[in-house]
Amino acid sequence: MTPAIERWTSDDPHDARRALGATGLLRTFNEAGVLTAADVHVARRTADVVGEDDETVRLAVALAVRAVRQGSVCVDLGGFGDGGSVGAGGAGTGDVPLPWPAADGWLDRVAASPLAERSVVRADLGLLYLDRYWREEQQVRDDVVARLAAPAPAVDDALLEDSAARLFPGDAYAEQRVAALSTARRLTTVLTGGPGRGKTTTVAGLLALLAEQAEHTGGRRLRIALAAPTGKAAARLQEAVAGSLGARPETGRPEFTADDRRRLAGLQASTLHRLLGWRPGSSTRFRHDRVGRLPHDVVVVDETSMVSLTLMARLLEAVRPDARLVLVGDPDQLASVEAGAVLADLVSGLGERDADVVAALVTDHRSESAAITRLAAAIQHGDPEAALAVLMAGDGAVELVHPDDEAGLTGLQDELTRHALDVRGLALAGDAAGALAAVERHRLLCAHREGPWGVAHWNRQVERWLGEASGAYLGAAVGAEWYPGRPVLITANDYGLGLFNGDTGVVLAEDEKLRAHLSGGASFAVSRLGDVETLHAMTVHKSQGSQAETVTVLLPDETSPLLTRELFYTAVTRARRRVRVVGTPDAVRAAVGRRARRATGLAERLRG
Ligand SMILES: Nc1ncnc2c1ncn2[C@@H]1O[C@H](COP(=O)(O)OP(=O)(O)OP(=O)(O)O)[C@@H](O)[C@H]1O
Repeated sequence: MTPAIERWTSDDPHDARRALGATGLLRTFNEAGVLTAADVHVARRTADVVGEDDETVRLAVALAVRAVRQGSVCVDLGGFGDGGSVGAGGAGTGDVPLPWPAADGWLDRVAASPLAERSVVRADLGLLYLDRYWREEQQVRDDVVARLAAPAPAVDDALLEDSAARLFPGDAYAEQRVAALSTARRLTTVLTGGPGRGKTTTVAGLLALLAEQAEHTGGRRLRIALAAPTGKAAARLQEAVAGSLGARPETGRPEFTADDRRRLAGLQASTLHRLLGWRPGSSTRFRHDRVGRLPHDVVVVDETSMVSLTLMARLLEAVRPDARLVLVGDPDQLASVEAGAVLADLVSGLGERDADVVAALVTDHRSESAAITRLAAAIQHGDPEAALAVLMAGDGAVELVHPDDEAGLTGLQDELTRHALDVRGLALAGDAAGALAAVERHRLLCAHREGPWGVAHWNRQVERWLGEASGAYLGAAVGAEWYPGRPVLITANDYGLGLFNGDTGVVLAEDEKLRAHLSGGASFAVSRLGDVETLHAMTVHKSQGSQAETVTVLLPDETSPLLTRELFYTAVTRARRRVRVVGTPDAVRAAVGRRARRATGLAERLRG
């Protein structure tokens, strides 16, 4: 059966999602909570402009807008039907069966409509696209295919093999050596692996190989771009690469020579937006594009799972056609916040076209987290009973707390309070670095923003416990939004201040004024920060690209449509040493069993 369609619910007659004045099918689907006012508005406006009044075509366009809002690139009209009449809620009409148009002929009618003639929408691969996303998918495909067809970069093979043996020594590094050699010999590689699989180590060794090749074959310095979708991920990448390069020589470990270090000196990572050159007023167009390409010889992008279709399209058009492109990431993680599932599509689509494009690292090199690795593997393989077995095995690194387990929840309260008190104590003592490090020690992750298992509720809850424990009134709920020890999360890029979505910080009192110290080292008067949230709890989506020593994951009820395998896997793999999952065994089963499917056509286009 088709899964129940996700709906919004509201008792508020003035809810902004209600499309006042909508008629016909658009009205019915809006009242049922399937479409929001914005979906309806776009469909009505575009249909009115071209004089399209077939209600099923209008509905199809609204569903295409809705799909993008939910992270898909297109919509499969054939996927509705059965499931539409099921499911909870609705915006007031209850569980009435929905009058879905028959799938047969629906897409054909849209394809024959003036909306398709005028290229407002595109019917392709049996899917319906808004024009922009169809174009971006085509462009990504064309650029990737062109890169695969282009001649391989010239290398001095003997030197390459020699140095690879030094940088990836012996059997312990064999998997990474193979991946690095293959990447060095190609223009385009997708380097995949879960946490601790040695991706960053591979990137560091690979860059040393390429920098040496550039010097020997062209007598010049290699221009390298290291980038990630968030500032946090970029900082982690830079730190990890620098750590690899600077590691003390040890037998059986990668051996970076003084020449390697000289060639890679001053390597900096940046966000993708900064690399591409943001332009004020535009989030989808950049200074570097097909005309003004990036100057780099090699572009490495980490955390590629977080890259949306639009950003990948902009990146591909900006990278020089003869520059190496290395896309690094974990395709089992949640996809980008914005539309697309590009990394997973590249892996599945390109794997069939040319197996060597995808270099997969599968060996786990982090022994301290064996139970976390087993849990992540069980989730990744879709085996709920294996996941439950690991969670219930009593290994100190992994535990399951039932939401009815009073003692377990008291333990959670104690730990969250202690953690918040630690951060506050260090902040009050003026120790910004210590407070920031303490913030990173524990992460409380929620699937939802609202509701009893949501971020807003748990932020308030921790602030209340912290207030009680420290004898102060703290938190927005009591009119004290800013306080020393408030951990913060930046939620939007601010190029002027050099702040990026995903940056974290902590508030200190200095000269009787409150300043937020960010993990990158900068600090600002709190009044200068606009898009900021409290970070006692955060959503799993926002936690991508970061890690903490201990992670507590709050699983929602098993009926929550947000509860998916990708969400659970992403949450669990944020932990370096310990994971506590709060949820019922049924919630664990639901999470492992449900895939976060996004409709896209990219994998199929790449296969073709
Ligand atoms: N072949 C190896 N043998 C032993 N240890 C290794 C090997 N490769 C990497 N390591 C070590 O394992 C740890 C994880 O490696 P690395 O940071 O490269 O992985 P990663 O895939 O980038 O992980 P993450 O994405 O979680 O940061 C590091 O401490 C690294 O030094």
